[in-house]
Amino acid sequence: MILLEARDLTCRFGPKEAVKGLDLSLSEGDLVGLIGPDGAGKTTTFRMLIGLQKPSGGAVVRHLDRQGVSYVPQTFSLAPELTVAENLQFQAGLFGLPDPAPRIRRLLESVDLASFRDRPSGALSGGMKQKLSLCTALLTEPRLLLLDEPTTGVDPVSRREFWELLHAVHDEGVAILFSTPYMDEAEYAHRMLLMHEGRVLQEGDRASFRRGLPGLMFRLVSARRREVQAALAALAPLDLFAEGEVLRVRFPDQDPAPLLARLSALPGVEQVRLAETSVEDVFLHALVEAGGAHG
Ligand SMILES: Nc1ncnc2c1ncn2[C@@H]1O[C@H](COP(=O)(O)OP(=O)(O)OP(=O)(O)O)[C@@H](O)[C@H]1O
Repeated sequence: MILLEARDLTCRFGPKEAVKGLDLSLSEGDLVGLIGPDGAGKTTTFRMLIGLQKPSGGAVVRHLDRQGVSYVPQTFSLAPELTVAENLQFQAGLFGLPDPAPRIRRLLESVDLASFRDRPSGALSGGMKQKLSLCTALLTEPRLLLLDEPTTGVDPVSRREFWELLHAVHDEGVAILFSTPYMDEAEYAHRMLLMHEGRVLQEGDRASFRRGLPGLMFRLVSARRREVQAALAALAPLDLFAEGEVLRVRFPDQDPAPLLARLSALPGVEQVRLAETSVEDVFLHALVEAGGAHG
């Protein structure tokens, strides 16, 4: 069942087009990632989906009532001087929820915040603030949860823990749309939209992304990157991406052994191995196709 749809959604701020012709459909059971760097248009998209920002063009259709969808903005938006429990009671009051105390207790227990219920929210760590925001969003028992960069600025351990919580929420039947600038978080999504400069460059699941980039992907390490990069380019690869001392290079399908030997023999190459196509590879490829710059 479809919960929310966006059709040809556009948002302009003066001459700036923050979102350009976005189509999106969210259904029950979905776990969708909106993946893109700072300024891609993720926050603007969420704000239009939730009704906080009027689109310049296109339409959003919500098949849910106000309580059926919850939004957690990127920046902590709860009152820092109120305690954890007070913030939840306040939010429950805003929604007129009857007898919220048992639900608040259960939610705090589920995210391991029960012992912090009397702590001022402003004194929580980044990861704890995110968990409290999540509890607030879950108070109304929504069917769809929208989370804008929930793990940005959260340390890696808390990040992992937060993802476990989100998966538990999803397992209970809540559909989720989250955004992230971290390509590695794409692995948490069942479906992804790669966004850049207001446009969705590609949409699909990991398997379809891999199918879109067939061939052999190799990962090389070299301190002499520029030299190796030039030698690789002369071999006419399908893609060649470089970051720091790591190069990723894709060739048409063929027997990998001779190619591996050839790459290992290039002067300056310290390590070579066959690699899986990553979401980042797909993103970089889509950027090149779209005419964007890459390293
Ligand atoms: N109110 C506004 N007025 C003018 N420009 C805006 C406004 N809001 C966003 N923008 C611009 O629109 C573009 C998309 O911004 P948006 O915040 O949606 O991106 P994002 O992907 O969420 O990145 P970030 O994580 O940096 O917020 C950016 O270039 C931003 O500067």
